[in-house]
Amino acid sequence: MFSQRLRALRSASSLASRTFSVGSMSQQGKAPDMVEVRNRLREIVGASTNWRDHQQAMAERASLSSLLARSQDELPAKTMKDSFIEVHLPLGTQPSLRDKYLNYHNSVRFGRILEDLDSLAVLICYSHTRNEALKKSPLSIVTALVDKIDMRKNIIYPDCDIKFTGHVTWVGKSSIEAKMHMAQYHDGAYSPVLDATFVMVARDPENKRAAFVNPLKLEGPEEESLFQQGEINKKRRVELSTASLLKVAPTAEERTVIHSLFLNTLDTKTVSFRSRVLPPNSVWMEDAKMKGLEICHPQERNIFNRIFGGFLMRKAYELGWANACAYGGCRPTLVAVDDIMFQKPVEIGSLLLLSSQVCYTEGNHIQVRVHTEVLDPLTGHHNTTNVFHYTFRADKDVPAVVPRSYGESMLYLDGKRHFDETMKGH
Ligand SMILES: CCCCCC(=O)SCCNC(=O)CCNC(=O)[C@H](O)C(C)(C)COP(=O)(O)OP(=O)(O)OC[C@H]1O[C@@H](n2cnc3c(N)ncnc32)[C@H](O)[C@@H]1OP(=O)(O)O
Repeated sequence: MFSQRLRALRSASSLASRTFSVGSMSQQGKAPDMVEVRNRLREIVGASTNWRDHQQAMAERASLSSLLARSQDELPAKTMKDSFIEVHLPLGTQPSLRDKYLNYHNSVRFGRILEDLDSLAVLICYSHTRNEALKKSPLSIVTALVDKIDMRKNIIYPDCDIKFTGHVTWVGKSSIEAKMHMAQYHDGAYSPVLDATFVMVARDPENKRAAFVNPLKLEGPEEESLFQQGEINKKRRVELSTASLLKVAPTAEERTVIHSLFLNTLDTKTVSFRSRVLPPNSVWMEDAKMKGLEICHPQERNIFNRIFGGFLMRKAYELGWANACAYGGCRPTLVAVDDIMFQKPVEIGSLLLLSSQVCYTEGNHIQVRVHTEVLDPLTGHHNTTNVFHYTFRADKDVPAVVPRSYGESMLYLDGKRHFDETMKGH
């Protein structure tokens, strides 16, 4: 249904001009590639190309504050077509690109795709909020949430062209939902690889306060239904956050799950709550972790001189994948990414600690949570910046992960909630 819509949108007459305006450096009619997307983003915000100029570029951006709308009503409504873009990643026709995307197993590095999706989502939002009269946008658009990435295919060929399409599907006051699709050319046709939903937030030029975005004008029942889905997604996010195990107790059913896991680990030879025995074919949760550290160099900055969200996603994904790989003893495939929260920006120069944990298993599925935090070496304070959730599938059944402490039990239930939500759509 949605691919039908994309086909219709692609053939819409306004699309040719959109493709041209997004990739202003492309020749007329040719969709831009990822390099052009990033150059275009730099132009839109007036980002410096050298780190040594970044303070001057930031000061220049601060002066754009006066261009911000004081209410959403001041801004003209935009259609979904206004933000529709198509971007190519010519891995087939431009072999020089391949090394950056290739992994050892002769497939495509998914972390690189996450980076491209993030840049694309930002460009989609700038296309939606574009004001023809302004040379630079006063808005700083940041990634707030990767709501969902559903894999529709396991294999991504390293030597076949890739095409991304996407557009805005819902807007709030300062937040925008963008849906993107990735397809790959193989056996004479493009076939879908993944569908992604991101939520981006518009901020003032200095990235300090929320800023209004253009309303969305819906054209036809299909767009209305996409918008309705956006409303449902927003409601679901609020409900999930309200029921978070960090705030409220588990449900009665979840408490039963945890208690039976507990009973299953009691030593039947002793009458004690303390002596715990690992059941056969199981692994204690504390033995299913992996850790990493990133020193956040200026090279990984985004156009707003913070660490690029795509880079954070790539690093967290690769650690999560390695964790699942070591746990399952095989090369796992990704089933879905969901609910990646960008709680706080990561400053350049930060020490970023990454912790990955297998938090739930079922059959051949491994649910992994990666938590990232910034460590201030002077004060010793830790601040959570992101939480990532990944579902992997192994080629055989994996040992059951077993929580020992109450905290681990909550992680287990949180992982189960994410897993159940993911599997609803599969
Ligand atoms: C190539 C260029 C790449 C650039 C992209 C990046 O790299 S960005 C780098 C990675 N990302 C980041 O660093 C962002 C880090 N996070 C943050 O700075 C902040 O958490 C945030 C700005 C996203 C949100 O801050 P606050 O919650 O204080 O903002 P505020 O309360 O004003 O809410 C603003 C709007 O965001 C929405 N919002 C906030 N968090 C949300 C979430 N997790 N999921 C959905 N929507 C969310 C709110 O509903 C509201 O929408 P409405 O106003 O519609 O009601």
